[in-house]
Amino acid sequence: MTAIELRGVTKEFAGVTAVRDLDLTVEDGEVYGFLGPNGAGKSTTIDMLLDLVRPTAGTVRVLGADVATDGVAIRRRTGVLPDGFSVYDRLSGRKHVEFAVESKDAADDPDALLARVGLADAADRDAGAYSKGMRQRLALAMALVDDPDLLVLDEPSAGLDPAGAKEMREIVRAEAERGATVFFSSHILEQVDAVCDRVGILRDGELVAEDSVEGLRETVGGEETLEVAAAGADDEAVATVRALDGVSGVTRDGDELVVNCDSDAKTAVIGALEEAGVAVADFHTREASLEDLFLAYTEGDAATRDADSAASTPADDEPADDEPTDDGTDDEPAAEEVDR
Ligand SMILES: Nc1ncnc2c1ncn2[C@@H]1O[C@H](COP(=O)(O)OP(=O)(O)OP(=O)(O)O)[C@@H](O)[C@H]1O
Repeated sequence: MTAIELRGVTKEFAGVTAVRDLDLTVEDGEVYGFLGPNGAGKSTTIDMLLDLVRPTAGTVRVLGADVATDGVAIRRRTGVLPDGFSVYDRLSGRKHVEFAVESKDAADDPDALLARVGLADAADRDAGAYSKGMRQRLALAMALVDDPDLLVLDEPSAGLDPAGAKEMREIVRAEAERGATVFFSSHILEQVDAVCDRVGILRDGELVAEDSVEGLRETVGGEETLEVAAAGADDEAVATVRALDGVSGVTRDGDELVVNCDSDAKTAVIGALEEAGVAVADFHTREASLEDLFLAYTEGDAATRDADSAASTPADDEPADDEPTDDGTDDEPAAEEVDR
């Protein structure tokens, strides 16, 4: 079954097209990382998955059903970690989880969930006194209630310390092993690289790339960075390397030469240095990181779009509900649009 299916989805706010004719498919059991620069449309897309925002055009299907008509049933099978989760200040962490368990009519033990996210010792404290990272952990505990078939996590690692980020990765992996589909947005690319089966990169409301991280690497091209320990390389040797086919740049960093080249030009680079009498003590290649790939797909004219004016566009919709975010299991269909 397909866990998420968006077809021709567009969302326009007053003066801003947040999402543009988006087609996106996430298969059952996949861990899908949703990336994009600020204002690319990630949260709007997530809000449409959750029926918090209705698309201007197109269809959104989640867990095989249409969110516009089957929202209640979908929300019962979905765990959500919302962007900007806010808590009931005077309720304990345990009460929050109890509330999520009750609203899903589930049988989970709140203490077990709190222990799973590392909040066992803070279970009785008022959530209003929790740190940002603790609030994220609490939101995750609430999202995990009733073993959801789909987890939608908006910036789950925001505010987490390195240990928390590692625990988050482990939970995502464990949930995927259980068979859940995980769809999450993140700016923390190491997190995405570490857990995702596939990555989609959104720019200006459009999907500009979608593949495994490995696949994106191949598509971006075989350019690699070759770092060569070559203490004796003089200007002439550098010029010889620079002139080789497949070499796009050479810089000297102390005793090291940093060569940008096609992957099949590496042998020629080392050979040319040796022929020039340079003793190559060591060399290694560095693969394009997800950050390099992200920049490759998001930099450029279209990416420098008027982020400031987009961010300051007045909301055309109702003001945001001030209530703490629950797990989305309200029986009322949610079509209220959120204001950011
Ligand atoms: N309720 C709203 N009213 C008007 N414009 C909105 C509203 N919600 C989002 N937008 C605009 O839609 C565009 C996409 O915003 P969105 O929050 O979906 O981006 P994002 O990719 O989640 O960004 P970030 O990484 O900064 O959270 C932005 O230009 C934003 O200003």
